[in-house]
Amino acid sequence: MVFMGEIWSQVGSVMASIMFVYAIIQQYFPYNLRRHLEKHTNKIVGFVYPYIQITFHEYTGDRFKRSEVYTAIQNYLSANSSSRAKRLRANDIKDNKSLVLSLDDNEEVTEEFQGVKLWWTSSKKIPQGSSNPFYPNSDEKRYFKLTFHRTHRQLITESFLAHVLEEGKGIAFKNRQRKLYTNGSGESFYGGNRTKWSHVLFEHPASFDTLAMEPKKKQEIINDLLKFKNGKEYYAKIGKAWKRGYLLYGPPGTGKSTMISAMANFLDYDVYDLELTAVKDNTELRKLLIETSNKSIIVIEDIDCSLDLTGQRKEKKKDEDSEQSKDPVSVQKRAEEEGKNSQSKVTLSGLLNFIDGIWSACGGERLIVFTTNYVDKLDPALIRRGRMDKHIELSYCGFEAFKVLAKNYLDVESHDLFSKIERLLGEIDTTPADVAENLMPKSDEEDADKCLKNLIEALENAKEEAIRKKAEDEAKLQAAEEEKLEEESDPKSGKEDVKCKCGNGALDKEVKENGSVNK
Ligand SMILES: Nc1ncnc2c1ncn2[C@@H]1O[C@H](COP(=O)(O)OP(=O)(O)OP(=O)(O)O)[C@@H](O)[C@H]1O
Ligand SMILES: [Mg+2]
Repeated sequence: MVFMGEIWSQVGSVMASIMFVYAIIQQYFPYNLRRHLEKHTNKIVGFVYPYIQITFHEYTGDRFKRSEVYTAIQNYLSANSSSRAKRLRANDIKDNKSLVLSLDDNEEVTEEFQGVKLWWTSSKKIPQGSSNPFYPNSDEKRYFKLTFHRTHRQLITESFLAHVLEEGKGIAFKNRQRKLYTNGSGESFYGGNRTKWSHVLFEHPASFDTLAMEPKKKQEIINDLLKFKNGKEYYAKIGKAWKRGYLLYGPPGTGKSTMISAMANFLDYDVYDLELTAVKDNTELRKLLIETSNKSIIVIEDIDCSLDLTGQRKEKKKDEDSEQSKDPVSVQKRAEEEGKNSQSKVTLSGLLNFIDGIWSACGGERLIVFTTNYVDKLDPALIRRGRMDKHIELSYCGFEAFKVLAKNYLDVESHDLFSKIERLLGEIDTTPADVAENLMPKSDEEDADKCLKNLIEALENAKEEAIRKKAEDEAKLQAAEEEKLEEESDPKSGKEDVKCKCGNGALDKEVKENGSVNK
């Protein structure tokens, strides 16, 4: 060891001499001669110096585009080495709260990778005499230098650097501020309108902890999301694009939109809130899809209201068709409208293509979520498994869901009034939104007791109202049945008359129409 130490001290003094000569060359020799001498000096250094150095510049080639590798290393070092470095630089703000720190210029840190020692230095070069008066620091060229012994060349260049880049990119992803995108039409560069994504920061506080629903069901959804998030290899293995469709359905105020925010926060994904009615046609829909990024949730809320995609509406249209098919004016008008629609509206097949057609070419890791209040109205093709893989019903507030709300809103986990609330919730349908509203204190004087009593009062009122409505409905039904029975038992009344009138009316109408046509 002593012998090795001596050798290294000799190497050190040789290196110091070479560096001294190098500095003199830099200072006093003309450029061409300098380059020539530099080449030879490097050769000598390479011969005696057993270390390899790799430099990573902040800007390579394109002056305006920061090197992704440099950024990844910067993130990697700020996460792994900033605790050991003595001089740090504050760069950015994460979540508007904490500063992101990185190595300051000319700072060095060491680290070990699989037992191999490495040195990182951060440096900057300022080219002589080329200062920009408007941006005094714009000519500074920052770079990181990695030094390691040449015997580990393969390990470092193949494994270590890949590890650094992956970790650095992961950190960048975590540090990014998540966004909520929405589509709206805007003037395109070449004129004309086209829908584009615009964004704001996504800062919704919803989480699965605050979401009121049955714990077993909640856990099942969390497990499903986790399996999806970590399923890159699995999806590749089964040859399926890395995407998953969720259909959230249930009455208004049961937490569908809240659940989407909780999902986005849980997965750390961006959200694209797609307003289908603002999309001009299928082509535009496809363009919007291609512009979405990985690790995102694409949401179409109230899918039943967005487009003419529901079975019932098609049925209705068919009826209209048969009534109007004979009238030449309405036939022409409808043909014009249909022509217009086929060019300017998103169709069901366009939407289906949006969901499965182009997905595989788009990278993946996207969730698509539809919400609706009326699941039965939707076209089965749209929500079949494979498109909407998981159907989640968000329903009226049960006792388990109430307990979550009571804990969130009042910090109460058990109370004498709970059993009464449990009984009432079992008797009437009320949404978590209504329960939440009643649990929220309306003034500083309202404590948990008062809020729970408010809820009980609201539930009892709702129960009375439901009983009254039920009695009213039953009375109406009974009256209708009695009327029907009366009509059936009296052959001269109503029914025959109606039949007769109908026949005559129709006949009258036909005669009138024929008359006017003949005229
Ligand atoms: N399951 C729930 N857990 C926690 N809070 C809820 C839940 N359901 C509703 N809420 C509360 O009620 C409000 C309305 O809920 P939300 O907007 O998620 O309902 P929705 O199902 O999307 O309704 P809509 O069908 O009208 O869009 C939310 O702001 C939230 O505070
Ligand atoms: Mg909603």
